[in-house]
Amino acid sequence: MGKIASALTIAGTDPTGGAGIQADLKTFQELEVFGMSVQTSAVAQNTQGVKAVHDLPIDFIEQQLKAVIEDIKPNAIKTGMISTIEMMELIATYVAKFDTPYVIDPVMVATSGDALMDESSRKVIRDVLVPKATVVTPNIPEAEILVDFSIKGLDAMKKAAKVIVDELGATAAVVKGGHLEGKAIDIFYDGSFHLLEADRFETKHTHGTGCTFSAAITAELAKGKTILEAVQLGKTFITDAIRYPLNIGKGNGPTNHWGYRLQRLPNEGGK
Ligand SMILES: Nc1ncnc2c1ncn2[C@@H]1O[C@H](COP(=O)(O)OP(=O)(O)OP(=O)(O)O)[C@@H](O)[C@H]1O
Ligand SMILES: Cc1ncc(COP(=O)(O)O)c(N)n1
Repeated sequence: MGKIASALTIAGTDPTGGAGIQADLKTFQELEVFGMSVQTSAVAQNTQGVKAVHDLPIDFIEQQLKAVIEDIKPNAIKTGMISTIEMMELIATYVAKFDTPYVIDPVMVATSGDALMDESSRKVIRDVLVPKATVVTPNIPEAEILVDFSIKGLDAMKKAAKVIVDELGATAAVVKGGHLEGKAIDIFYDGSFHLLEADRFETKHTHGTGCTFSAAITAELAKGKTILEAVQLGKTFITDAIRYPLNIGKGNGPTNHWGYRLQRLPNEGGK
């Protein structure tokens, strides 16, 4: 086996395995990238909601970042849940040191509606981290907070993606339309627009879709794909993960990280 690409996620946890660091590592593994993780917060949550959040001490988060950077240089990194301003500022300094493609999933609220970021931190992510991003992947409510206007359809999604790149300084943006009706359409913008379009599946099992999508983009960037290729491959990965629900848990269950493989088997989606 040749040299394997590696990716690092900096995020919170989900003990039931569907979101956060656990979803990211499963996605990295499935896409054949060596996965590493730095934990920001320990979250007691399941498919039904968030029960408690314990932010790790800032010094300890820095010790984890140092442990990685002194030893293994990731080929791409992503951030998910970063709950405080202090954490954002620390992570911004390490993003500069890692000097590698960087994906931001600006996690603010879980699928269950529970807050995963202090309200005061929401604008700080825009000012401190977004300018450093290769790709930012907000859902509609997150994009509304980043750009400060309401988003009701595709035109407003396009306008938001353009603001995130042209005014806030990210290299590219994907504004996700998972919360709209009709086809599952996301808007990609990096100076030019591309539509990422997939069938919408009628399912409540969407816990961790944002984490899994951004982790798949990160894995593809780690393997050297262009930003647009990485986002298109990431969209295929998340679509197949939603296509084959696992029906695990009593609430909004996790997506299926084997979906991508299943879709390519002769007796499933494959021809
Ligand atoms: N029911 C669905 N069928 C197909 N694709 C979907 C569905 N729901 C979401 N998606 C896709 O999944 C990806 C994640 O989008 P979404 O808007 O759900 O992110 P998110 O809000 O960050 O995640 P979550 O809803 O878990 O908080 C997007 O590519 C979106 O288009
Ligand atoms: C630790 C952590 N990070 C992120 C999410 C958001 O998950 P989703 O992708 O469902 O919005 C979550 N529920 N928990």
